[in-house]
Order: sequence, then C-alpha cells, then structure tokens
Amino acid sequence: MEDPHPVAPALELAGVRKTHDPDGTPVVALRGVDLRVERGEFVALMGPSGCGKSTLLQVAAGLEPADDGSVRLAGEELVGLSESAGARVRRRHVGFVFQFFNLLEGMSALENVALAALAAGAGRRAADARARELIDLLGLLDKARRPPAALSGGQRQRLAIARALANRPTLLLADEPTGALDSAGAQEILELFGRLHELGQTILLVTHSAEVAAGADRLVLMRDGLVDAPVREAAP
Ligand SMILES: Nc1ncnc2c1ncn2[C@@H]1O[C@H](COP(=O)(O)OP(=O)(O)OP(=O)(O)O)[C@@H](O)[C@H]1O
Repeated sequence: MEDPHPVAPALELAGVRKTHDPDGTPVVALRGVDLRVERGEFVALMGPSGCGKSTLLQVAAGLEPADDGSVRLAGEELVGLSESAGARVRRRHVGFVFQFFNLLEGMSALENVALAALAAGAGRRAADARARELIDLLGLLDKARRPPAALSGGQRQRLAIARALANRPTLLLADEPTGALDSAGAQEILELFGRLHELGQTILLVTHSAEVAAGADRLVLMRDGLVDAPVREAAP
C-alpha cells in the first residue's frame, strides 16, 4: 500500500504516558515521553533496568496502548484507534524483534518468514518469494528447510529479523536483540543491523550493551520513565 505520509518521521512520540496495572498496584512506566526517529536513522535506546525501555517499544509498536499522548508511525496516529485499526497500522509499519526470538518451532525457517508475509497481506506466491529473498539476504539459505531448533542462537535471531522484515516495515524495533546471545552471536547480529541500516532500514533498538549502542548513529538515554536530552547526535 502507498505510504500516505512519505515525509513524516518513522516514529514520533509526544507526551506519551503509560501505567501498568495488572493487579490493582499501578506502576508508572512512561511519564510523558517525547521521541522522534527520522526515516533512515539507527537509534539505540539505553537506560537502567526498569526505566521503561521495553514499555516504550511496546507502545511505539502498538502492542500496548498508551494512556495519554500521541504515537505516530509514519505520520499515522495510533492513539485512539480501535484494536483492529491499530493492528492494520502496525502491520503496515512495524517489524518487531524480541530478545528470545519468539519463532514457531513446528515450522521451517522459511515458513516462519512466509507466514509473517502472509499475515502482512501478501498472497501465497508473493509471501514465499519475499521469504526466500529475506532468508537469502540474511545468509540462511542453507537452513531454509530446517526448524528454528536446528539453528544457532545468532542464526535464530537472524531468522527472527528476517521475519520482522517480511512486511517491509517503516520501522524495525528490537528489544535487547543480543541479550540472549553469546559474544559471537551478538557480533553477528550487530553487524547485521549495521548492514540493514546501510540498506536504508530505520531501526530503534533497546540494548544494555555499550558495544551494540556504539553501532547506532544516535544514542538516546532513558531514566525513570522519561527520555533524556540527546547525549550523542548523529555524526555530521
Ligand atoms: N506487564 C507489567 N505489569 C506490571 N508492571 C510492569 C509490566 N511491564 C513493566 N512493568 C513495570 O514498568 C516499569 C518499566 O518496565 P520496562 O520493562 O518497560 O523497563 P525496562 O527499562 O525495559 O527494563 P529492563 O531493562 O529490565 O528490561 C518497571 O517498573 C516494570 O516493573
């Protein structure tokens, strides 16, 4: 589908508030977050445990509703949309990579990616072609018919990234994508994000690793439910 706001930032959060309250004990996670990610940027988000990084990503992806404020993906406002309308915006604009991969074990690597392309609205043939293209781009062609369990940690995360790219997302969100990997696997994924960024992919990634953050072109720090002023701008 045509992007109706081709020049809008990939992501724009303004005054975003979110309180978790699963059992009658409210926990304020976001206290009025402002954050803008321009198209083509690679932004790393860091901050102490519990400061709200995962919540920010979930809200940015439309996986959790914001209580207040504005969440715009490629210019499209998520706040106030029905669940199904929000899901449509999400399917069009967001790819999400989890720390623990969240792959479907009963399917081959290729099927994991093709299923995501189907869910994004592609027909069967187009979904298969997209899956093959991504599996190839991410260097997993020789593993295409294997289940995720047959892959190393780094390969599994590469597969999860292929799946997240199936809908050609405006914004790739990743929550500690190297957190479950050994150093070789983490390095592999770090290089891959760098390559995707070079190809023009917009990325917002949460990490506890200074090494991973160093690969981004902007570092954003969070503290106690708020985003700090920029500490490192993109190189001129
Ligand atoms: N589903 C939930 N129910 C209740 N409280 C939650 C929930 N999710 C997060 N929280 C709380 O909200 C706050 C922010 O959590 P969040 O996971 O966003 O932080 P984080 O910076 O990603 O932490 P970490 O680096 O440890 O992953 C924390 O106090 C956390 O305990």
